[in-house]
Amino acid sequence: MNWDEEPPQDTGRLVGATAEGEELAAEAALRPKDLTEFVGQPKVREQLDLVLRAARARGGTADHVLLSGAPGLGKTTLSLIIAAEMGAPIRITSGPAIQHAGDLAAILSSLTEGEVLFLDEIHRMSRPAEEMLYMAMEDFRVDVIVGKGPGATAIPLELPPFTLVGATTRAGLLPPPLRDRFGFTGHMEFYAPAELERVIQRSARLLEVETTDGGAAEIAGRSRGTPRIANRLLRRVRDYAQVKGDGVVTREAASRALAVFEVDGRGLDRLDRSVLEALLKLFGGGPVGLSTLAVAVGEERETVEEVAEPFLVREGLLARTPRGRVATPAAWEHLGLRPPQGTAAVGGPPEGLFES
Ligand SMILES: Nc1ncnc2c1ncn2[C@@H]1O[C@H](COP(=O)(O)OP(=O)(O)OP(=O)(O)O)[C@@H](O)[C@H]1O
Repeated sequence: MNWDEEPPQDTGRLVGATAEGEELAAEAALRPKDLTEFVGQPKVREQLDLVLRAARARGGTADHVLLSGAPGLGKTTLSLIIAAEMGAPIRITSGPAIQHAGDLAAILSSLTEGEVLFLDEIHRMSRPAEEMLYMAMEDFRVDVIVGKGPGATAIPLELPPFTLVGATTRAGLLPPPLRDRFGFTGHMEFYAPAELERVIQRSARLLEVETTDGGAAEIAGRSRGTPRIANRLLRRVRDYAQVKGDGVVTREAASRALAVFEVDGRGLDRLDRSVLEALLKLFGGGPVGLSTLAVAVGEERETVEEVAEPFLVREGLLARTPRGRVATPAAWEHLGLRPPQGTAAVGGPPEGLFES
């Protein structure tokens, strides 16, 4: 992706994976403070623990760390934990905020020894800044260009050793020379429901909201594998339980609350369901072209493709084929509909779907 391309935002959706504004403050209160509090991601946690312990034992700074994974899985949280575990200060910025090499030079030259620099959306940095970063990561040095044209001169600037923590939605988006300069890459996976239940129970304790196991399980099942969404749904269910019930987050309260907010049992919201419904009811399950589908649901093509579809594909409800979008048998089942005979559903309908 090019740095000047704004990806379609999913903020404002209850099940959107990105966050902004006031929500960030609410999130800060729920962040785990060290690796033992960080739920799930056992591989990344174990690997990072080793990297940080070794760096502490050497008395040096930790290697540069790249964290890849979908929004809301805990990359920012991990970067704060890295700084805390190293007893170092942290500076937080993002790729889109660094459009000129000079922006990066200003940040790098003000770092203190051992400081952690968290660079979110590192794949959206400008090319000149990216090239400056190569040298800074490898040699702790940058060349600041003074002047323009033939008279321009490069003034070398020594930097104190620092740890760069880069975050990206996909490591594959990074040019190999940048990727190769990280000493450790942690791939963050979507969370299993049992892990999300632990995230929810932990957050409920911090928010001082009584939550039953059933309540946590109900929210976890609708949280799309993402702690950020789990925490957000918990806050809405808490509201509902306080206004309509006795304040306890039970399975029933969660299920009623999320019905009010139009998040179904699998975590699909109105947009997701309208895409699926159009695909099934208007186009017999497809194949249908993306543009036609977008017109049918009254959304931009990009919104359908980049906001709704990834989750539907991940859930095995929709397939992208060369001939167009196709509903899977699971989609028919999820919406409680029967596919017409001879449907083009990918993989064919599951056994028994035509019965009754
Ligand atoms: N493993 C975890 N255990 C407990 N809470 C978590 C965990 N991971 C994330 N969270 C919570 O989820 C919320 C979002 O996490 P965070 O901001 O770290 O995600 P992110 O991957 O950096 O997202 P983005 O890419 O959008 O910045 C925070 O409130 C955080 O406390």
